[in-house]
Amino acid sequence: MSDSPASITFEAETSIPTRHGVLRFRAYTDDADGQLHLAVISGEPENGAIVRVHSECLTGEAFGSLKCECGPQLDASLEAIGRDGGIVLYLRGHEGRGIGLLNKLRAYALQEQGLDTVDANLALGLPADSRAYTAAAQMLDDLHISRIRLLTNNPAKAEALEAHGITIEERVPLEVGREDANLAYLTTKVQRMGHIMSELPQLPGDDAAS
Ligand SMILES: Nc1nc2c(ncn2[C@@H]2O[C@H](COP(=O)(O)OP(=O)(O)OP(=O)(O)O)[C@@H](O)[C@H]2O)c(=O)[nH]1
Ligand SMILES: [Zn+2]
Repeated sequence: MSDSPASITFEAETSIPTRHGVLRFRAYTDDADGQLHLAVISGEPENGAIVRVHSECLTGEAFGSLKCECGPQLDASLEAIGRDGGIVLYLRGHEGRGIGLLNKLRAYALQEQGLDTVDANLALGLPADSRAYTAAAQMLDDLHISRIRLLTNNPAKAEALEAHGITIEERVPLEVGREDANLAYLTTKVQRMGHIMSELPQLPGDDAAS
């Protein structure tokens, strides 16, 4: 993670008809690392708009993985902006909370041996979360948006955007995609990563205070 004043370069814009209405796709290169990010826009969003800052997750979004809730979160976000107007910032290079697809698959292999989502990253000698939000803030700036209602369960994401000058008017929960297969994963995010979620059922053998 770097606080350097990296910049983004606008590359292309096109409109695509989708299940969620016609969405405007604006592509930006992150000059810091060459990643291509997308701003997906519905309507004519202004300050106070609903915004989802979404980290790429190939397994969850393209393959229907039930280990995480990224796919349903992306769908619900697109549905929300399709209905009310708003923006989904789709951040590449955020895969695996910044460790990349290959290392995420390695982390999953360690999780098969009993490690949780945090310890699996650490066992690989990698940070639990190395995502930066500089490009996201700059994309919002390019869209003339400085105040947002942020769709997230992760207060650290809101704080990171605030640190880059974005005012979070409201954190809007995005609790979808709960499955038996990801209950332990969601519980770890609440207990170890500070995520806020309502009433997760107790796991068998989990004596932690609820
Ligand atoms: N390293 C690692 N990354 C994961 C794992 N499960 C999901 N991810 C990645 O985590 C990213 C999403 O981060 P999350 O911690 O699920 O959620 P968040 O973006 O911080 O918070 P929300 O805004 O509430 O979704 C995606 O890039 C996924 O690829 C895992 O077990 N290990
Ligand atoms: Zn995921």
